[in-house]
Amino acid sequence: MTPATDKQAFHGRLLEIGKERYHDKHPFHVMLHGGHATMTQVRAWVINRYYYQSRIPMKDAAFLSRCEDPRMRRAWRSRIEDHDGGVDEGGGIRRWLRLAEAVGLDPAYVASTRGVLPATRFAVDAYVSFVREKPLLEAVASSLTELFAPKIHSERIAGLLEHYAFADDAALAYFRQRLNEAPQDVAFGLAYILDHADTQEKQDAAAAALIFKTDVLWSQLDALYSAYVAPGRIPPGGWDGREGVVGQTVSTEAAE
Ligand SMILES: O=C(O)c1cc(C(=O)O)c2c(n1)C(=O)C(=O)c1cc(C(=O)O)[nH]c1-2
Repeated sequence: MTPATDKQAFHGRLLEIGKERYHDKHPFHVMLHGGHATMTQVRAWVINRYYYQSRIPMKDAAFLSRCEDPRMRRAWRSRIEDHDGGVDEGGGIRRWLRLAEAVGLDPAYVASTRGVLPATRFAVDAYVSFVREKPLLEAVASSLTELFAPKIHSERIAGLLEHYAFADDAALAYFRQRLNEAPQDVAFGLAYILDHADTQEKQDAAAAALIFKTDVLWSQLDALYSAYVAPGRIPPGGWDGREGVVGQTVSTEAAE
C-alpha cells in the first residue's frame, strides 16, 4: 500500500465515523429541524447548547497552552476569536445569546448556565479534559466532527426558517457565521491528522478520538431528549421550563 492510498483510506475511515455516529441523526435534531420541537424543547436546547458554546474557547485555550509550534498556534488561535469576538462586539457566544433572546429567553439567564443538565455538563467537561490531557494528535482529531457540521448547520437554518416564527437572519446569525468559519478550521485539522497519523497505531488513536467526540455530542442530545421529550424526567438542577423565559413574545407558542 502506498502512503497516498493509505491516507486516502484513513480519510475514508474518518468520514465513515461521521456517517454512522454524527449527531445529525439524533431524534432530537430530527424533531428540531423538522419543526416538531415545542418552544420549551427549543429553549431547553438553546440553554444546554450554550454550555457547549461557552466551553469551546476554553477547550481551544487549553489546546494552545500545550502547543509548542508557533505555526500551529497561529493557525489555531482564530478559533478563540471566532467564539469570543472582540471586547465590544461580535463572536459566536454573543451570537448564540441573540438566538436565546429570539426564542424568548433572558440571555443573562442562559449565560449563567444555571439549569444546564448534569449530563450536558459531564459530556462537555469531558471534551475539555480530553483536549487538555490527551496527545496533541488526539486533541486535534477530536475537533474533526466539524467535518460534518456545515451540513447540519445548513439543515438547521433551513428547518428553523421554515418552521419557527422566531427564526430570522439575526436569530440564526450564529449558524450562518459557522458556515464561513468551520471549513477553514477543519481543513487545517484534517491536513494535520492525515500528515501526522502515519502509523496504524496513530490512525487508530485518531479514529478513537473522533468517536469519543461523536459520543460527547450524542450524549448531550440524549440528555435533552430524556429530560424534555421522553420520558420527560427533568433531573435535579435541570431547567424547569419556566425560569429565564421573558414575556410571551414568541408567537410559535401554539406548537405546545
Ligand atoms: O451545531 C452543531 O451541530 C455543531 C457541531 C460541532 C461539532 O461537530 O463539534 C461544532 C459546532 N456546531 C460549532 O458551532 C462549533 O463552533 C464547534 C467547534 C467545535 C470543536 O470541536 O472545536 N465543534 C463545533
